[in-house]
Amino acid sequence: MYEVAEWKHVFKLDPDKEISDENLEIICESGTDAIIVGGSDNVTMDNVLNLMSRIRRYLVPCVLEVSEIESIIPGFDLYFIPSVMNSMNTKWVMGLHHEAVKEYGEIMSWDELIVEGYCILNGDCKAAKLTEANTELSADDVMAYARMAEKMFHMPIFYLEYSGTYGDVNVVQAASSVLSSTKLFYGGGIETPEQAAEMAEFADVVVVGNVIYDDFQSALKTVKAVKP
Ligand SMILES: CC(C)=CCC/C(C)=C/CC/C(C)=C/CC/C(C)=C/CC/C(C)=C/CC/C(C)=C/CC/C(C)=C/COP(=O)(O)OP(=O)(O)O
Ligand SMILES: O=P(O)(O)OC[C@@H](O)CO
Ligand SMILES: [Mg+2]
Repeated sequence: MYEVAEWKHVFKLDPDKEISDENLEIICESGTDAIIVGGSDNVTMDNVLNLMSRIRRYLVPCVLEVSEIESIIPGFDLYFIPSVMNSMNTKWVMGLHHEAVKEYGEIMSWDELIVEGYCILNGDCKAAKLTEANTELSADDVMAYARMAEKMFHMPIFYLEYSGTYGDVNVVQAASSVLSSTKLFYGGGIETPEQAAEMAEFADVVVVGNVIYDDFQSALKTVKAVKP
């Protein structure tokens, strides 16, 4: 099922981290709606290809979240393209995208690309530092970005990114309250089924990442918490 609008739960696997074949099979067969391959460090063609070909043994949809133009390889079901709305450096909003489309626009499969309006809220995470994101935002600020993503830019996804830390459910609720067609993704610091369920009350899709590597059993339980 490549219908992102129907997803509720996804796992995000980091090509720079190790996962055993056994655990990868359990993740892929867990009932999650998709696997996103992505990270902010050492994402290379080699480690992306390796992880994609291992995930490809299973039926679960497999998405590359592009963070480096050099690591884009064919073979994924979809390509998520982040645009960091609260970056103070246009490179991360539209700059790299412009370069990529200028170079590859003729040969791109546009149907496979989905733009994510990113709003990064954990100032300590690598993505925030890299993209020079202004993370000092009120709920009103976040609601405005959410409205812009949907009403001005018609982005299919608005992604509240707290990567590495559990976020503020009131902010997620605020963003959710102004979105109708754009899907709200929440990611960051989910370590327990209870946290997954709490965020899923307002987010359309919860993204579970680091806990896969830190507490595998707990990561698995987040699927049922969101998709009983
Ligand atoms: C079929 C085929 C091969 C087609 C190719 C066609 C083609 C070339 C398409 C290109 C399309 C395009 C417009 C690409 C854009 C290029 C690009 C580089 C855009 C920039 C993306 C961006 C803003 C990246 C910033 C970093 C970011 C927001 C990453 C998101 C992921 C993230 C936060 C992961 C968490 O990382 P992690 O390492 O886990 O962090 P923690 O330490 O906190 O855990
Ligand atoms: O790794 P965690 O903190 O679960 O965050 C998930 C995802 O939003 C990271 O891009
Ligand atoms: Mg991570």
